[in-house]
Amino acid sequence: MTAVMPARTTPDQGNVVLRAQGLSKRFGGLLAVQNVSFTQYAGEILAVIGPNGAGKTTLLNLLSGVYRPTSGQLWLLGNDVTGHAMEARCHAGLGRAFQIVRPFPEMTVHENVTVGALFGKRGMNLPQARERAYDLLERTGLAAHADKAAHELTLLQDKRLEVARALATQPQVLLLDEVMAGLRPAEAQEAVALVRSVQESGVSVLFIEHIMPVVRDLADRVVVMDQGQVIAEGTYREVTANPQVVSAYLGTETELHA
Ligand SMILES: Nc1ncnc2c1ncn2[C@@H]1O[C@H](COP(=O)(O)OP(=O)(O)OP(=O)(O)O)[C@@H](O)[C@H]1O
Repeated sequence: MTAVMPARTTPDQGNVVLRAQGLSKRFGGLLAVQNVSFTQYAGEILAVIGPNGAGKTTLLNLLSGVYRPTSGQLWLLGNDVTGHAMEARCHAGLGRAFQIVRPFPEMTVHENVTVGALFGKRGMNLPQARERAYDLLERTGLAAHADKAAHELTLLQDKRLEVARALATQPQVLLLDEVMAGLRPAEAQEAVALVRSVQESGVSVLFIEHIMPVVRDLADRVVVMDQGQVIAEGTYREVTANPQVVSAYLGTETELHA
Protein backbone atom coordinates (compact mmCIF):
# COMPACT_ATOMS: atom_id res chain seq x y z
CA MET A 1 0.00 0.00 0.00
CA THR A 2 1.46 3.37 -0.93
CA ALA A 3 1.18 6.49 1.18
CA VAL A 4 -0.58 9.44 -0.45
CA MET A 5 -0.72 11.66 2.57
CA PRO A 6 -0.96 15.42 2.61
CA ALA A 7 1.21 17.30 5.10
CA ARG A 8 0.43 16.34 8.66
CA THR A 9 -1.28 18.60 11.12
CA THR A 10 1.07 19.15 14.05
CA PRO A 11 -0.40 18.04 17.39
CA ASP A 12 -0.60 20.67 20.13
CA GLN A 13 1.49 19.15 22.91
CA GLY A 14 0.49 21.85 25.36
CA ASN A 15 -3.14 20.80 25.09
CA VAL A 16 -4.19 17.40 26.44
CA VAL A 17 -7.53 16.03 25.21
CA LEU A 18 -7.47 12.58 26.77
CA ARG A 19 -5.51 11.30 29.76
CA ALA A 20 -5.73 7.81 31.19
CA GLN A 21 -4.05 7.08 34.50
CA GLY A 22 -3.63 3.50 35.73
CA LEU A 23 -6.74 2.15 33.97
CA SER A 24 -7.48 -1.50 34.72
CA LYS A 25 -10.38 -3.80 33.88
CA ARG A 26 -10.88 -7.21 35.42
CA PHE A 27 -13.19 -9.88 34.02
CA GLY A 28 -13.35 -12.53 36.76
CA GLY A 29 -9.82 -13.91 37.02
CA LEU A 30 -8.56 -12.05 33.94
CA LEU A 31 -7.03 -8.58 34.04
CA ALA A 32 -7.85 -7.63 30.43
CA VAL A 33 -6.43 -4.12 30.90
CA GLN A 34 -3.71 -3.56 33.47
CA ASN A 35 -2.60 -0.20 34.77
CA VAL A 36 -2.74 1.58 31.39
CA SER A 37 -1.68 5.21 31.29
CA PHE A 38 -1.32 7.47 28.26
CA THR A 39 -1.87 11.02 27.13
CA GLN A 40 -3.38 12.24 23.87
CA TYR A 41 -2.74 15.77 22.66
CA ALA A 42 -5.07 18.02 20.71
CA GLY A 43 -4.92 17.35 16.99
CA GLU A 44 -3.09 14.08 17.47
CA ILE A 45 -3.83 10.79 15.77
CA LEU A 46 -2.97 8.11 18.30
CA ALA A 47 -2.96 4.42 17.35
CA VAL A 48 -3.41 1.58 19.82
CA ILE A 49 -1.97 -1.65 18.45
CA GLY A 50 -1.15 -5.07 19.87
CA PRO A 51 -1.62 -8.76 19.12
CA ASN A 52 -5.03 -10.47 19.43
CA GLY A 53 -6.34 -10.43 22.98
CA ALA A 54 -3.97 -7.63 24.05
CA GLY A 55 -6.84 -5.65 25.56
CA LYS A 56 -7.31 -2.97 22.89
CA THR A 57 -11.08 -3.21 22.54
CA THR A 58 -11.49 -3.43 26.30
CA LEU A 59 -9.43 -0.24 26.60
CA LEU A 60 -11.64 1.48 24.01
CA ASN A 61 -14.69 0.34 25.95
CA LEU A 62 -13.18 1.90 29.07
CA LEU A 63 -12.54 5.15 27.21
CA SER A 64 -16.03 5.38 25.71
CA GLY A 65 -17.79 4.33 28.91
CA VAL A 66 -19.12 0.92 27.85
CA TYR A 67 -17.24 -0.44 30.90
CA ARG A 68 -16.39 1.17 34.19
CA PRO A 69 -12.74 0.58 35.10
CA THR A 70 -11.88 -1.73 37.98
CA SER A 71 -9.37 0.99 38.91
CA GLY A 72 -7.78 4.07 37.40
CA GLN A 73 -8.98 7.40 36.10
CA LEU A 74 -9.82 9.08 32.80
CA TRP A 75 -9.85 12.77 31.96
CA LEU A 76 -11.54 14.16 28.84
CA LEU A 77 -10.66 17.76 27.95
CA GLY A 78 -9.45 18.26 31.52
CA ASN A 79 -12.57 16.86 33.19
CA ASP A 80 -12.58 13.65 35.20
CA VAL A 81 -15.10 11.46 33.35
CA THR A 82 -14.17 8.16 35.06
CA GLY A 83 -17.64 7.66 36.53
CA HIS A 84 -19.55 9.11 33.58
CA ALA A 85 -21.84 7.01 31.39
CA MET A 86 -21.38 6.74 27.63
CA GLU A 87 -24.01 9.39 26.83
CA ALA A 88 -22.40 11.90 29.19
CA ARG A 89 -18.99 11.31 27.59
CA CYS A 90 -20.54 11.75 24.18
CA HIS A 91 -22.08 15.06 25.22
CA ALA A 92 -18.70 16.05 26.69
CA GLY A 93 -16.99 15.59 23.31
CA LEU A 94 -16.12 11.93 22.86
CA GLY A 95 -17.36 10.19 19.70
CA ARG A 96 -17.03 6.57 18.76
CA ALA A 97 -17.30 4.57 15.55
CA PHE A 98 -17.55 0.83 15.89
CA GLN A 99 -15.78 -2.03 14.13
CA ILE A 100 -19.10 -3.72 13.59
CA VAL A 101 -21.09 -1.09 11.80
CA ARG A 102 -24.62 -0.83 13.12
CA PRO A 103 -26.71 1.84 11.50
CA PHE A 104 -30.49 1.65 11.61
CA PRO A 105 -30.85 -0.45 8.45
CA GLU A 106 -34.30 0.67 7.30
CA MET A 107 -33.65 4.37 7.84
CA THR A 108 -32.00 6.38 5.11
CA VAL A 109 -28.34 7.31 5.25
CA HIS A 110 -29.31 10.93 5.94
CA GLU A 111 -31.71 9.95 8.71
CA ASN A 112 -29.02 7.84 10.37
CA VAL A 113 -26.64 10.79 10.52
CA THR A 114 -29.44 13.11 11.66
CA VAL A 115 -30.03 10.80 14.63
CA GLY A 116 -26.34 11.13 15.51
CA ALA A 117 -26.60 14.92 15.33
CA LEU A 118 -29.69 14.95 17.58
CA PHE A 119 -28.11 12.55 20.05
CA GLY A 120 -24.78 14.29 20.48
CA LYS A 121 -25.50 17.93 20.91
CA ARG A 122 -28.14 19.00 23.34
CA GLY A 123 -30.11 21.94 22.02
CA MET A 124 -29.82 21.11 18.30
CA ASN A 125 -33.28 21.13 16.74
CA LEU A 126 -34.39 18.86 13.91
CA PRO A 127 -33.77 21.28 11.01
CA GLN A 128 -30.29 22.04 12.37
CA ALA A 129 -29.57 18.34 12.82
CA ARG A 130 -30.77 17.59 9.28
CA GLU A 131 -28.55 20.32 7.86
CA ARG A 132 -25.53 19.16 9.84
CA ALA A 133 -26.19 15.65 8.57
CA TYR A 134 -26.12 16.86 4.94
CA ASP A 135 -22.82 18.66 5.58
CA LEU A 136 -21.33 15.50 7.01
CA LEU A 137 -22.55 13.38 4.11
CA GLU A 138 -20.72 15.81 1.79
CA ARG A 139 -17.58 15.57 3.91
CA THR A 140 -17.63 11.79 4.09
CA GLY A 141 -18.41 11.26 0.41
CA LEU A 142 -21.93 9.92 0.98
CA ALA A 143 -24.02 12.80 -0.36
CA ALA A 144 -25.06 10.84 -3.45
CA HIS A 145 -26.40 8.09 -1.21
CA ALA A 146 -28.30 10.29 1.24
CA ASP A 147 -31.73 8.86 0.41
CA LYS A 148 -30.73 5.21 0.21
CA ALA A 149 -31.70 2.86 3.01
CA ALA A 150 -28.60 2.22 5.12
CA HIS A 151 -28.72 -1.53 4.42
CA GLU A 152 -28.10 -0.84 0.71
CA LEU A 153 -24.59 0.53 1.30
CA THR A 154 -21.34 -1.26 0.50
CA LEU A 155 -18.90 -2.05 3.33
CA LEU A 156 -16.76 1.03 2.60
CA GLN A 157 -19.87 3.23 2.50
CA ASP A 158 -21.02 1.65 5.78
CA LYS A 159 -17.73 2.64 7.37
CA ARG A 160 -18.10 6.16 6.03
CA LEU A 161 -21.59 6.26 7.50
CA GLU A 162 -20.30 5.10 10.86
CA VAL A 163 -17.70 7.88 10.85
CA ALA A 164 -20.34 10.42 9.74
CA ARG A 165 -22.65 9.31 12.56
CA ALA A 166 -19.87 9.63 15.11
CA LEU A 167 -18.87 13.06 13.74
CA ALA A 168 -22.50 14.17 13.88
CA THR A 169 -22.25 14.12 17.67
CA GLN A 170 -19.62 16.90 17.34
CA PRO A 171 -16.77 15.12 19.09
CA GLN A 172 -13.43 16.68 19.93
CA VAL A 173 -11.97 13.20 20.27
CA LEU A 174 -13.05 10.41 17.93
CA LEU A 175 -12.47 6.75 18.84
CA LEU A 176 -12.26 4.34 15.93
CA ASP A 177 -12.35 0.60 16.46
CA GLU A 178 -10.76 -1.17 13.50
CA VAL A 179 -12.77 0.72 10.93
CA MET A 180 -10.46 -0.50 8.15
CA ALA A 181 -11.21 -4.17 8.85
CA GLY A 182 -12.45 -5.99 5.76
CA LEU A 183 -11.60 -3.20 3.32
CA ARG A 184 -9.56 -3.81 0.17
CA PRO A 185 -6.24 -1.89 0.04
CA ALA A 186 -7.61 0.85 -2.26
CA GLU A 187 -10.64 1.26 -0.01
CA ALA A 188 -8.41 1.38 3.06
CA GLN A 189 -6.50 4.24 1.40
CA GLU A 190 -9.78 6.11 0.98
CA ALA A 191 -10.62 5.47 4.61
CA VAL A 192 -7.16 6.70 5.64
CA ALA A 193 -7.76 9.92 3.70
CA LEU A 194 -11.11 10.32 5.46
CA VAL A 195 -9.53 9.94 8.90
CA ARG A 196 -6.85 12.45 7.93
CA SER A 197 -9.55 14.92 6.87
CA VAL A 198 -11.27 14.40 10.22
CA GLN A 199 -8.03 15.31 11.97
CA GLU A 200 -7.61 18.36 9.73
CA SER A 201 -11.05 19.54 10.82
CA GLY A 202 -9.67 19.78 14.37
CA VAL A 203 -10.78 16.45 15.82
CA SER A 204 -8.23 14.29 17.66
CA VAL A 205 -8.44 10.62 16.69
CA LEU A 206 -7.62 7.51 18.71
CA PHE A 207 -7.82 4.33 16.68
CA ILE A 208 -7.29 0.60 17.07
CA GLU A 209 -5.88 -1.03 13.97
CA HIS A 210 -4.31 -4.31 12.89
CA ILE A 211 -3.30 -3.15 9.40
CA MET A 212 0.24 -1.88 9.85
CA PRO A 213 0.49 0.26 6.67
CA VAL A 214 -2.55 2.17 7.94
CA VAL A 215 -0.92 2.68 11.33
CA ARG A 216 2.29 3.84 9.65
CA ASP A 217 0.44 6.29 7.39
CA LEU A 218 -1.89 7.75 9.98
CA ALA A 219 -0.48 7.65 13.48
CA ASP A 220 1.45 10.53 15.01
CA ARG A 221 2.15 8.25 17.94
CA VAL A 222 1.54 4.58 18.69
CA VAL A 223 0.70 2.88 21.99
CA VAL A 224 1.46 -0.85 21.95
CA MET A 225 -0.41 -3.22 24.25
CA ASP A 226 0.32 -6.84 25.09
CA GLN A 227 -1.48 -8.96 27.68
CA GLY A 228 -3.38 -5.97 28.98
CA GLN A 229 -0.38 -3.72 29.49
CA VAL A 230 1.28 -0.92 27.56
CA ILE A 231 4.66 -2.30 26.48
CA ALA A 232 5.82 0.56 24.26
CA GLU A 233 4.87 4.04 23.13
CA GLY A 234 6.40 6.25 20.46
CA THR A 235 6.42 6.88 16.74
CA TYR A 236 5.59 4.03 14.38
CA ARG A 237 9.27 3.68 13.55
CA GLU A 238 10.27 3.61 17.23
CA VAL A 239 7.76 1.04 18.37
CA THR A 240 8.26 -1.33 15.44
CA ALA A 241 12.00 -1.35 16.21
CA ASN A 242 11.38 -2.11 19.89
CA PRO A 243 12.49 -5.70 20.71
CA GLN A 244 9.64 -6.19 23.22
CA VAL A 245 7.11 -5.25 20.53
CA VAL A 246 8.78 -7.49 17.94
CA SER A 247 8.68 -10.35 20.42
CA ALA A 248 5.00 -9.72 21.28
CA TYR A 249 4.12 -10.01 17.58
CA LEU A 250 6.34 -13.04 16.93
CA GLY A 251 4.25 -15.99 15.78
CA THR A 252 1.22 -13.78 15.02
CA GLU A 253 -0.09 -13.28 11.49
CA THR A 254 0.63 -9.57 11.54
CA GLU A 255 3.59 -8.35 9.52
CA LEU A 256 4.99 -5.70 11.85
CA HIS A 257 7.17 -3.86 9.37
CA ALA A 258 4.83 -2.37 6.81
N1 LIG B 1 -16.70 -9.11 28.32
C1 LIG B 1 -15.65 -9.91 28.55
N2 LIG B 1 -15.71 -10.88 29.49
C2 LIG B 1 -14.65 -11.68 29.73
N3 LIG B 1 -13.47 -11.59 29.09
C3 LIG B 1 -13.36 -10.65 28.14
C4 LIG B 1 -14.44 -9.75 27.82
N4 LIG B 1 -14.03 -8.91 26.84
C5 LIG B 1 -12.75 -9.26 26.56
N5 LIG B 1 -12.36 -10.29 27.33
C6 LIG B 1 -11.03 -10.91 27.34
O1 LIG B 1 -10.10 -9.87 27.60
C7 LIG B 1 -8.91 -10.06 26.82
C8 LIG B 1 -8.68 -8.83 25.97
O2 LIG B 1 -9.67 -8.81 24.96
P1 LIG B 1 -9.83 -7.59 23.94
O3 LIG B 1 -10.99 -7.92 23.06
O4 LIG B 1 -9.85 -6.33 24.68
O5 LIG B 1 -8.47 -7.69 23.13
P2 LIG B 1 -8.08 -7.04 21.72
O6 LIG B 1 -6.68 -6.58 21.87
O7 LIG B 1 -9.10 -6.06 21.32
O8 LIG B 1 -8.12 -8.32 20.78
P3 LIG B 1 -8.44 -8.42 19.19
O9 LIG B 1 -7.30 -7.73 18.51
O10 LIG B 1 -8.43 -9.89 18.94
O11 LIG B 1 -9.75 -7.77 18.94
C9 LIG B 1 -9.12 -11.34 26.03
O12 LIG B 1 -8.50 -12.40 26.74
C10 LIG B 1 -10.62 -11.49 25.98
O13 LIG B 1 -10.98 -12.86 25.89
